[in-house]
Amino acid sequence: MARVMTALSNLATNTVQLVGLGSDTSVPKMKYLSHEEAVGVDEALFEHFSLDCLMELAGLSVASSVGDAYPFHKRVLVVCGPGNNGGQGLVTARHLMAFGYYVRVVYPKKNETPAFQALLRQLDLMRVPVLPTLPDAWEDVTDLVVDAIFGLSSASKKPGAPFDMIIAKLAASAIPVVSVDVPSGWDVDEGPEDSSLEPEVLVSLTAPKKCALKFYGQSHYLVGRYVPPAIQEKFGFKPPDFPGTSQFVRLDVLDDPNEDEADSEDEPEPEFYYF
Ligand SMILES: NC(=O)C1=CN([C@@H]2O[C@H](COP(=O)(O)OP(=O)(O)OC[C@H]3O[C@@H](n4cnc5c(N)ncnc54)[C@H](O)[C@@H]3O)[C@@H](O)[C@H]2O)[C@H](O)CC1
Ligand SMILES: [K+]
Repeated sequence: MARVMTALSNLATNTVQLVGLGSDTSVPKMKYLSHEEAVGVDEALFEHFSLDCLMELAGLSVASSVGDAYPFHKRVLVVCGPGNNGGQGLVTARHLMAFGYYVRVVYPKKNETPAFQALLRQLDLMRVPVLPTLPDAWEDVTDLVVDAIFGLSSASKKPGAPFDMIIAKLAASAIPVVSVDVPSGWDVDEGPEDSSLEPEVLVSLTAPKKCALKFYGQSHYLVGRYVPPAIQEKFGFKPPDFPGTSQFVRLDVLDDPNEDEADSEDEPEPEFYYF
């Protein structure tokens, strides 16, 4: 019921993601990737960029989005899972600390590969505390949670211990949650079950996943302007223009995500472009 109420109250802001003219408001204008397509995009990126590089770009972009969404919620708890979504959380935590937030990380299952060990050493250098479990009194010292537990691999399994309990506690709390790429525990294609996490903010990477059509939180950010056009074209998506040099674009406030393409066709290309 809570989800339905949230859905209704946020319908106005989210309709901008949908075809708003005519009676059918259910068809997305922007491409929402299936689980299979999203995994394909990540694999295509990994052919040309290292994991460290991609997690760094993605983590910085997520931290910038969090900074935009919550300039005044200073005590941030970043909960990280064992995979690349979690690695991106570790990077996000480091950049949020550099931005002046008070950051702590909960990281119950450490990934022992060199790239992830380096991320932990970097957090240590930045004096970000890394905790193995969610402390009992976490709500007393937390304004905001970043959910970097599971991303694309959420599709196939129910969350196992200890993440099942952590997700349940986050879902039961009134502390706002920013989910990275996919709200943890959601099916990437189908979205949430009744008891799932309901994030206030979603930060989608490269392109929103199909489950984001069931996201009715406050703000939806898209990051990934570093994704080369050749990869966007291969998978048939084109992000809206990112403003200025920003690492993110807010999808929920765009009037018409596809209009940018038409606009850019009107602008003459500068001559030096063809060198
Ligand atoms: N597009 C980009 O620019 C980038 C995307 N990135 C992020 O990477 C994740 C996908 O990472 P991946 O490692 O494939 O998956 P996960 O992080 O979701 O999890 C992997 C890890 O967790 C285990 N696991 C998964 N679900 C469960 C569960 N329900 N219970 C227990 N354990 C689970 C699984 O077995 C694996 O071991 C994508 O979403 C982006 O956020 C990269 O940062 C690079 C840049
Ligand atoms: K997540």
